[in-house]
Amino acid sequence: MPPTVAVVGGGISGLAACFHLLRAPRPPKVVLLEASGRFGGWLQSTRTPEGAVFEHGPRGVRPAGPAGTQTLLMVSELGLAGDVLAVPKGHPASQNRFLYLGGALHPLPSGLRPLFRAVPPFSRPLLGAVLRDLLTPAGTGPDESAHAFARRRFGPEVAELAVDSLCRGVFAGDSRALSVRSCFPALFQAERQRSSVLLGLALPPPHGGDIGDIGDIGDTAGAPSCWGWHCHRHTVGTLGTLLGLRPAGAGTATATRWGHWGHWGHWGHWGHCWGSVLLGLALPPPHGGDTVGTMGTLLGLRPAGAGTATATRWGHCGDTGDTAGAPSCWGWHCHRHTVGTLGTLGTLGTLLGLRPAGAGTATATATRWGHCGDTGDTAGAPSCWGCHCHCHHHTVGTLGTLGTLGTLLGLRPAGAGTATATVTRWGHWGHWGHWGHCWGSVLLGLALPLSHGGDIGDIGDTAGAPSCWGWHCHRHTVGTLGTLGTLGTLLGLSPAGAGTATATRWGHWGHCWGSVLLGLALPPPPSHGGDTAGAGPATWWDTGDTSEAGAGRDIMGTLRGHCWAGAGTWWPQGQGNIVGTPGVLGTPREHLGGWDRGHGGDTPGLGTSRAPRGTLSPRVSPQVSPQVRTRRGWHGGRGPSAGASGPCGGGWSPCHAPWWPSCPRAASCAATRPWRTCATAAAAGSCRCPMPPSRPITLSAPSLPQVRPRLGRGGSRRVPAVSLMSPLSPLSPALARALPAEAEPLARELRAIPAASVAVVNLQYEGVALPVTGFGHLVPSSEDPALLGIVYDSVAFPEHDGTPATPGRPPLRLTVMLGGAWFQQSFGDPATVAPELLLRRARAAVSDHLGLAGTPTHAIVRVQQDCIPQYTLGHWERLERIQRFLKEQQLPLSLIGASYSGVSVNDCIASAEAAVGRILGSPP
Ligand SMILES: C=Cc1c2[nH]c(c1C)Cc1[nH]c(c(CCC(=O)O)c1C)Cc1[nH]c(c(C)c1CCC(=O)O)Cc1[nH]c(c(C)c1C=C)C2
Repeated sequence: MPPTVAVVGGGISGLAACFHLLRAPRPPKVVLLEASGRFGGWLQSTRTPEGAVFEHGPRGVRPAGPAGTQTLLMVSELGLAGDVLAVPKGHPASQNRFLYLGGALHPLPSGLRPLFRAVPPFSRPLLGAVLRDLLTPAGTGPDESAHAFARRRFGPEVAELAVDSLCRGVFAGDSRALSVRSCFPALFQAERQRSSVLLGLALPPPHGGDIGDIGDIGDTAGAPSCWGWHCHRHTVGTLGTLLGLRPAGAGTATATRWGHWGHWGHWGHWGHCWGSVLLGLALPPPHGGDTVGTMGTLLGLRPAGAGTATATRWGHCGDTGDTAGAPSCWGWHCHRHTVGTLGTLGTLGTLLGLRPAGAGTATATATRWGHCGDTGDTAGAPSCWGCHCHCHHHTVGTLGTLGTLGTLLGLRPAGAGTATATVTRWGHWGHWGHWGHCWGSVLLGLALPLSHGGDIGDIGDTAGAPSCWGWHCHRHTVGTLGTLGTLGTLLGLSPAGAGTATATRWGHWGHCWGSVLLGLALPPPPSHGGDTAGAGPATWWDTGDTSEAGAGRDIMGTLRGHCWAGAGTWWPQGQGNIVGTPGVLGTPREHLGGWDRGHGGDTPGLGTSRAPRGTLSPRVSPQVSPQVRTRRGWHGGRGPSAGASGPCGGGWSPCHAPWWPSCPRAASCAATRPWRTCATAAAAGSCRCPMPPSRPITLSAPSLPQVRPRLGRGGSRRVPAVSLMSPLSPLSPALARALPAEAEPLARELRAIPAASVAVVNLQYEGVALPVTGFGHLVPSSEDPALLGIVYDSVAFPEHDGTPATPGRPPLRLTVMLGGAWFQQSFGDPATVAPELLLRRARAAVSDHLGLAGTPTHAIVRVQQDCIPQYTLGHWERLERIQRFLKEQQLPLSLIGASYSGVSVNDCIASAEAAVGRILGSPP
């Protein structure tokens, strides 16, 4: 029985967590909870009938650094690499940014000229700032505001203009309040290491310690990375990057400047271990006995260890995956399976598209030769290389019979739990055709009959969760596809099925019908209790209670209720909660044991679910499987362990869980030990109840229950020419509300992380031209605190301009960003601000700054409430306190999302991947 992970919040972080969870070698069961009617968090977009796309949140991702690469890898693994709209480095949108100051636009300094000549808006040559940085000793304090740091190191002008604007353009925040240590860790560390920011950025780190500014996030579990010999977690710094050197640690996916994809592994294993392709090819292997090197690489041989398989240009896959920290070993020491026949089949196998298609395979990445990697063999699950197909849990049914036709039609099993969407040469999604999957070869799969009775191994179905081929689609829903925003769409993110992170670009019914064409042509499968595509009631735990408290309570209440539902009576009527998704929640008792208070009375805020009751899958097991793997740290040590009788002082586990069948003292525990005093009782040795296994919960704050005024369907209402989207919920505070009272110390810390609201005003004009070309311009707070900046969307992404309503009058899209840390003082309460006011301010700015005084042909106003967390002074200490608390209490909880260690889309995705790695004990 696989463990269950609940992911709370369906923003980019939550969705990325699902993706990574489900592509793990042995994917857990995943429950994704999203309180609103849509996924994507503040990734939102509107597409007009003319094809123009307006982004109401982030509009692009930067490929730089490991986090950027991870995003790209995810895009690649979703088969969407070909859909990315790339903005080349030399493009004006990459090169040019402006500051609006003193009523004029000024290019941000670049090149050498501003070093020696005063270039407005700076009154002096920047050489002075450079010298100042080189001569100023390093600061000694533990933290400093970004403004004070910049002023101390570079002088007042750089602080007032450049850093002030930068903080507004990234955090919508005030540089005087934001922490340099948390917002710009690379700058902070550079100073500490080299006593100069510029030197610190330019030179490799003085070694010995963990540098980790571009943090190898994969190494969190202490897996040895193999940069050189002893490199743990860190990195090479700029020089290393330029040389292509990079840490090849477990889990790291590093972008290179050569602009192609891949785990380092794909340049040859030694490239992996040496951290450099060149060194890897030139030098002998750093660890005993591994050979093969270039030859193996050229032959496409590869270690097929548990882990990820990434497409490479050479069609072999990189192994990232020695989940147990086992050295990965090209050649001699391959653990747990291996190339086996592959080695002998060699190129031929590759050319034939043969590949191990093991049970539990999570990743199948398209390659030109059509083989993909086996990620699944971690627990000795049989792989099905060649003829030995033991694919489990399957399903396809009709698909198999449809064969080629099905493939051509894009039919595919869309099973719950499927994590992979593989692009094929035919340009459609899906596994190779199901037989192709099981036979490990499309060609063989099409040609040969099935070798085993009916089970075809839809890769995702390890837990026997019903798949939704045909009629039984569970847990859905894409909502309107467009609501995921262009980015989400590009990423192929789509909440389709229980925890499934399979791209279904063609819409939900395409997914459910297993065919785009059918999906578009046919009505929704009738067995869907009320879940329809589009703006339907995706919030199956939505109680209708839109009050803040109700919304916050609801999720946790639901979780508790869900968990509690195991207490003898399953899914008791009247306590129904996460129903409506029959079967997909699987084994309720596995869920969230750590939160279970064991009392039905502890399930406030539960409402009726939208789906009919009594529809639970019969596969839901009444027992927690004793074989369920427990994870040290969650309920080891002081915590409980599955199936064993032990002290009940495990912090967060309910000592009195009466549903644990073998608990000898269940009744008395339940009666006499309020949950909170359990630890005390345990310390006194008076309560010894076996615990349910705890399950990790991954909480992603941004998309926790939305505090949604009743504005009509979808939470929005139309205002003439302007629409106002309901505000998003605060980030960490929403999470804090969802925690049980016992976690108050944690809740307090989360509540204390502030967030800024941004009004995003999308404007479209026709027949006008910008006075400058570039990404956009920022406005220093000294010029106009209320106006953060303007993005010139059409410059970066003309593809999203749509067709002109009037021929010959090309559209121009702009986005004006207002408010941020100055929202309240400038516009009042973000929850009630009049969109017309914001629109007026935006239009005035466009007119003043860019000379575009005409009337926009399209205008959309969104107030993104509390959308960007503010890492204020001391944020790092708060994070440490949070981590300590989680550790001490052994909470089965991981925090992911923008509130902690980076606000960018890449950071969010990276935090999700890292958390999944920790939860699963390996890089996903
Ligand atoms: C004017 C306000 C804002 C603009 N973008 C954002 C705000 C608040 C939000 C934002 N911008 C960046 C990030 C993080 C990284 C990401 O996801 O891409 C966020 C959350 C990136 C960013 N934007 C600018 C800079 C210098 C950076 C970081 C460095 C980099 O990656 O290049 C500058 C910038 N942002 C905006 C404008 C108009 C602008 C410069 C002209 C809009």
